[in-house]
Amino acid sequence: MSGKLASEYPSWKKLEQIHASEQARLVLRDLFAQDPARFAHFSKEYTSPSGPDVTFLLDYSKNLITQPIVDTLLTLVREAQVEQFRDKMFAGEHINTSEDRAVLHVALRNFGDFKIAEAGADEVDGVLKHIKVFSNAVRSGEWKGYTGKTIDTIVNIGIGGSDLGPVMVTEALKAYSKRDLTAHFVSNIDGTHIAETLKLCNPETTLFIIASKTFTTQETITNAESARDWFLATAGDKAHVAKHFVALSTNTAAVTSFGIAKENMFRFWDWVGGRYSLWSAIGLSIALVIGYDNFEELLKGAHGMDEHFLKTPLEDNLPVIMAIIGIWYNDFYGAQTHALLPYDQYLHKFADYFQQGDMESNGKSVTKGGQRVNYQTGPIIWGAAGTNGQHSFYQLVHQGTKLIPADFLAPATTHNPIAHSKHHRILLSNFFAQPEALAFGKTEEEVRKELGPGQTEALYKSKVFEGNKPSNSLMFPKLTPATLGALIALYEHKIFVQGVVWGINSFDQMGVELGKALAKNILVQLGTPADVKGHDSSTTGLIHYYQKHRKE
Ligand SMILES: O=P(O)(O)OC[C@H]1O[C@@H](O)[C@@H](O)[C@@H](O)[C@@H]1O
Repeated sequence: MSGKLASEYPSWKKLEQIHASEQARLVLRDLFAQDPARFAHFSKEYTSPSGPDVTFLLDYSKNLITQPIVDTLLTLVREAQVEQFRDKMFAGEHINTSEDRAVLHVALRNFGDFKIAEAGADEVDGVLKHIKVFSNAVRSGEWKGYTGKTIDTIVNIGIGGSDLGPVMVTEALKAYSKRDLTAHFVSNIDGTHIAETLKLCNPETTLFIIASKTFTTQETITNAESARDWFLATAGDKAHVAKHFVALSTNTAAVTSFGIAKENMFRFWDWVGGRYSLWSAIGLSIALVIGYDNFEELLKGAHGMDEHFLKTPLEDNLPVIMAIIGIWYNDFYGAQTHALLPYDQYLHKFADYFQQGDMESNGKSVTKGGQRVNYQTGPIIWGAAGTNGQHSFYQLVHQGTKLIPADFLAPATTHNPIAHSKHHRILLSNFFAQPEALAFGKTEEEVRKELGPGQTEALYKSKVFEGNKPSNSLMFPKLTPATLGALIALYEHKIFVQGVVWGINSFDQMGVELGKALAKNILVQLGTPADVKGHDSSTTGLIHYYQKHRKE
């Protein structure tokens, strides 16, 4: 984030040379054969330095790396001044330069530990208390709807960072959820989303949580207005809105003008980026679903990782290690994507969440200094929960032409040990088998031996697995709130490190603006063909087709 081009650092050039000269020798079969202690050399166990117990194992031995490569990548991290920028972030310096803002999601889970000098950082505790009191009141039934009934349904209306974090975490921690409180999440402007959700709700027992940092996002405000209309169609009196609508926002004026009482607004601050906001008031739906104490465990688990990131030497620093491995493939092997593959059904939204977390953060092509980069920045993030992916896209990962580095994640113990954990043992056998198959493949010799003579050459060849496909494996004892908090923070800091090395601003999102502006312009032209002006022939043709075929 110094704004310098990463390719100007001496170690970048060195890494290019290493890649060119060593690539042919970076073969996992050989690397493991040469070093029987490779697992010990390239794996680390994390233990939370404070707060609730969190441990996990990061095995990064199945990567196309050697110690000199790791050392050179760490030199790159030093040359890019990652440690200095990390310290600036924790101190509240305005490292989001384009918006002149601090980047302080770490302050949301700090519990008075690090000293942070930024307006609002001292208000975090007050908001947490507000979340605690409110979520306890709703969960206990003390908070009543306008006809005196207990709330049994919550609907979080938000999009992007005001949706994905709560969705991912409430799914991931479903085992901790209050089963008689149903949670829905409405994000899409497509009326189908809110309409189908409202069919499942009773206005007397539903609480709407309007989650929007800016409180100006078109999707969220439109959905919130439709929810309010639906509610008032039954409730009648506008005064009842106070019992059924709360807001999570930084924009008090817009919240009150919507009709939500000030005391029903949960605040946060401009130094909380949308995609880093689940730790803030945006996490209210999480606290409602899993209870405030579990929400606090989530925050404390993340704080432990913050401390690890802040204080651990680079060579043992897990976010740094994951970041440099990513850079190695992204920038020197030309890998375009990175797959997140949790072998845990509860984590089925993990990849979706980090699609925004990573791609909105590091999907930039200009440095903080305004120079066009001459290397690849953020990877395409994708993935799905195992074993489902194995029966769809793994074919390409194994035998396709692309290099797809992947992270495999799994808990040693399941929350659902049905059939004496038979399911979990089968799941984990796949979790162990896939990285092994990717790394070591199957040689033609092995195939020939297996099939015997007399087969076609094409058949022998089609059954060869080249192997040498890299992956990380991340295993933890059980998916607890604190463990999840630490895992999310691990990836957040990995993204930070990569952004600093690439010299980009990971904390703005200018790229979402153009589409928004064009849509606004088009919206007022949708009336008649004569209104459609100023577009290329393709866009004009598409709008005309819509105008010809619409029924309403
Ligand atoms: O929380 P609000 O302000 O509604 O924003 C919701 C989302 O909007 C998008 O345009 C992006 O900028 C996201 O980073 C953000 O999370």
